[in-house]
Amino acid sequence: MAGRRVVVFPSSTELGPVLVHLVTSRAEKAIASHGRFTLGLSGGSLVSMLSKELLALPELDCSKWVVGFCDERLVSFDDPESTYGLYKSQLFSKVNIPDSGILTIDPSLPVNECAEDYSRKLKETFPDDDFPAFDLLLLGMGPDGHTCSLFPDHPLLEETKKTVAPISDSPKPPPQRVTMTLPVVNSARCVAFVSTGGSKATVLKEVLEGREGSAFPAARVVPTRGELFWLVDDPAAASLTIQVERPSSGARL
Ligand SMILES: O=C(O)[C@H](O)[C@@H](O)[C@H](O)[C@H](O)COP(=O)(O)O
Repeated sequence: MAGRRVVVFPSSTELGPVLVHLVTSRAEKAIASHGRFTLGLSGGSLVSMLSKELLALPELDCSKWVVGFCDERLVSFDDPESTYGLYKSQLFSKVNIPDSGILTIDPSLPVNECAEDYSRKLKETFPDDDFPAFDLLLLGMGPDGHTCSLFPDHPLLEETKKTVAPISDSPKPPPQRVTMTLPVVNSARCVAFVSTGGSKATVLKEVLEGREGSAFPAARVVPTRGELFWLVDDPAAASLTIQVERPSSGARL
């Protein structure tokens, strides 16, 4: 791993622009080196934060972006629970990511087949990689320490072969989902967690500082060769005692 950076902001207002600069700078770098930018998205509060900040950029060209989902809920795209549906209305419909560059699940399939189908789409997109190496994955973390749809104490945490796994007993509704596995997450060139709010303070301390940290799925995200960022706000960071970065306004990562 290139080293973990824990970066703390007063609030989402200051975090958002730095996040979006991380996205665009990694996009530029990726396009310069291999002609496209592969980005994995997560749901939760990230959807509106990322969409708002990207749309505020004066010149955003996403024509060489390939976007996938770190996890997805198995519901139809017009269901308010669909992560794709939220990104479609808040972002995809307003930027020039080609349709062929958006890798979605097929929500009409049963959960096992849906995972296989999504896994096939990833393989077609990353034919040379044992595990798809995304340029950037944006992750959230729940107050229980879950990330993607990898939940504490779940057998999926031990998956070593599949790139995408089905889950039908998600403790957080909806119960049926598909998720990238840890080997995929840890193959990314860059992973950025975005975690805000006081409900994350206790678990964030455990994940970043705790001796038992590895019990939490989010603590098992340690990219083998890539960068790892934790972008958090003051309420989420309230219990941390490790050294953190507090960037001044206009800072870039
Ligand atoms: O599929 C889901 O249920 C959500 O996407 C979930 O995994 C979310 O990413 C985290 O709970 C963090 O959410 P917040 O960033 O909104 O706290």
